[in-house]
Amino acid sequence: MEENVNFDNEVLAYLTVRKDQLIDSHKHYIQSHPEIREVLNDFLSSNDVFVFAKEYYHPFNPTPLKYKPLIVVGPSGVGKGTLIKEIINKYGGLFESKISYTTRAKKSFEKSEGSYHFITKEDFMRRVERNEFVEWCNVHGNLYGTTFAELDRIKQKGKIPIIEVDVQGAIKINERAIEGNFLFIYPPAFEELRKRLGTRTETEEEFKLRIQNAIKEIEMANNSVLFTNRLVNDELEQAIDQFYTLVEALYFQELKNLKEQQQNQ
Ligand SMILES: Nc1ncnc2c1ncn2[C@@H]1O[C@H](COP(=O)(O)OP(=O)(O)OP(=O)(O)O)[C@@H](O)[C@H]1O
Repeated sequence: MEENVNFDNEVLAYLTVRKDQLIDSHKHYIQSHPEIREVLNDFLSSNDVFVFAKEYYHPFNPTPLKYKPLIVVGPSGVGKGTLIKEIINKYGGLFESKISYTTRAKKSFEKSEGSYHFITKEDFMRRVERNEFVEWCNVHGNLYGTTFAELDRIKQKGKIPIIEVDVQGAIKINERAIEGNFLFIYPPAFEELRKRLGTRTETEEEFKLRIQNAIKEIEMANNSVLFTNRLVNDELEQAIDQFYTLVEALYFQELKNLKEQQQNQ
């Protein structure tokens, strides 16, 4: 026992000396390479060093980008669903929207289960306990979640999942170390968002809550380095074109493979 303690102390002493030596040698190295000091300053002044590092080193990652989910984020009513529909229409062979679980009530205009599986709060919480969700959150008092099984189902079909979530959801997905292409969609102005929301909300209270949330979401997105892709949905045709360009750049290789596959069929 005594011997172990001495051994540990010896190792500790060695490590302390070694640490000082390394700090000293790094200091000399950094002094003669000011560009490294600039990078370090950027890292240390970011809000979240881990997120920053992940984005910063991303282009140097030699692993293929294949099947990274496309994560589309933006305030309610900004036009996420409209733009995603265009992408699925154009590149339907490659993308598929994930279906979420929710405890919210089915709306009067929702005839059947489309983008959601409607479940009870008890069922939802059982799934939380079983760790089934990649992300889940409470939006406007209702629970929404994306399961690992759903992303797997889409991948099994050889497709790329499109995940429509709010900023909190995107941050959780990133914390779960799921590599994705994160896109934030802005409204051109709050007045326009009001107009678009007007047709979506059923009560005045719901409308106000969504506007407050939109302000929070935009602030959070502006302060996050997660959204390396951003677009403003002003004129719809223009926004669709920008979305196509973005998708073609992000999934260049996958789209090329798909075209080749289709030609060989
Ligand atoms: N560029 C645009 N110009 C005008 N209207 C638009 C534009 N984009 C979408 N809209 C309209 O705005 C409304 C909301 O769009 P959409 O349902 O796609 O938003 P969303 O972000 O998916 O909303 P939610 O998160 O609440 O589901 C719809 O009526 C849609 O037709």
